[in-house]
Amino acid sequence: MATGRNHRPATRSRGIPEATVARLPLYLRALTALSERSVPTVSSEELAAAAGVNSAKLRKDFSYLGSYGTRGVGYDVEYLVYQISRELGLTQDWPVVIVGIGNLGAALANYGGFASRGFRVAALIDADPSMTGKQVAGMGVSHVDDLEEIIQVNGVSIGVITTPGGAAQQVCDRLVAAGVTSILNFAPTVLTVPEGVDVRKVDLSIELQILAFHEQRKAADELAGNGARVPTAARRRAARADEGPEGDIPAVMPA
Ligand SMILES: NC(=O)c1ccc[n+]([C@@H]2O[C@H](COP(=O)([O-])OP(=O)(O)OC[C@H]3O[C@@H](n4cnc5c(N)ncnc54)[C@H](O)[C@@H]3O)[C@@H](O)[C@H]2O)c1
Repeated sequence: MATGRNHRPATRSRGIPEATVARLPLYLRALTALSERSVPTVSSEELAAAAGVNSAKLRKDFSYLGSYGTRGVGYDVEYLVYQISRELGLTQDWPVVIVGIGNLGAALANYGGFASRGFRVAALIDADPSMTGKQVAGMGVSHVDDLEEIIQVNGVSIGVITTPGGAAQQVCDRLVAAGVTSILNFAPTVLTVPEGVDVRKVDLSIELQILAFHEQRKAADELAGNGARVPTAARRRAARADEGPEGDIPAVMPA
């Protein structure tokens, strides 16, 4: 048994590093926006800026796909959308189940972005009998007793867990036993899964904690006079208090 997030090797079998795989969805989102505006080609610099990635890194990432662009012209947007979608396995339909249809599960079920990216929500599953048959996002909620059958009938390989933390491991075990091999876990639990099962964990509070760390750093830099250009809200508030009710300081400090 293996524990944790994603215990695949750092490089996938076809030689694409995991870090590159993690950036492919960012490129795809930016390219899809260009495609929707019928933009035919894009330079590595423009695409890197749209994806929020360094352009040298982007060129290196695309070299793993065998895509080098044309000098002076750039990359063909439609072809790259196809190539990245194929690489990510998005040219086929992926049925997904969401287990735990409370606040978060219902919000995810209502999110239109899955279907447009090739993820079809095949079933919404909950343990609460009073939820069974209720319509959420236009779909009836199924009882967890039917989990195994739903997975087999729909050929589901991806499960999303949005149950309370205490139920997550048991739900995960049932999903895996029924044939699910990829799990997106929102519950605050480190899941234990057998070899060959991928787990991705989403934790918004960890993201917020990382932002808090940077906020703290920015505030410390300002206090030390280390040239932070944007004063933190906390410091603006303190400055306003110092200057009285009329006081204000500009949003961007002069260079
Ligand atoms: N990762 C994040 O950033 C993030 C953000 C918000 C919430 N969460 C987590 O997501 C989970 C859901 O949060 P919520 O606010 O939607 O909770 P909620 O209480 O509204 O919903 C949980 C649902 O899970 C169902 N459930 C409980 N045990 C189950 C089982 N064994 N099988 C199937 N269904 C079961 C309940 O009946 C309920 O409908 C919690 O673990 C919470 O901590 C994570």
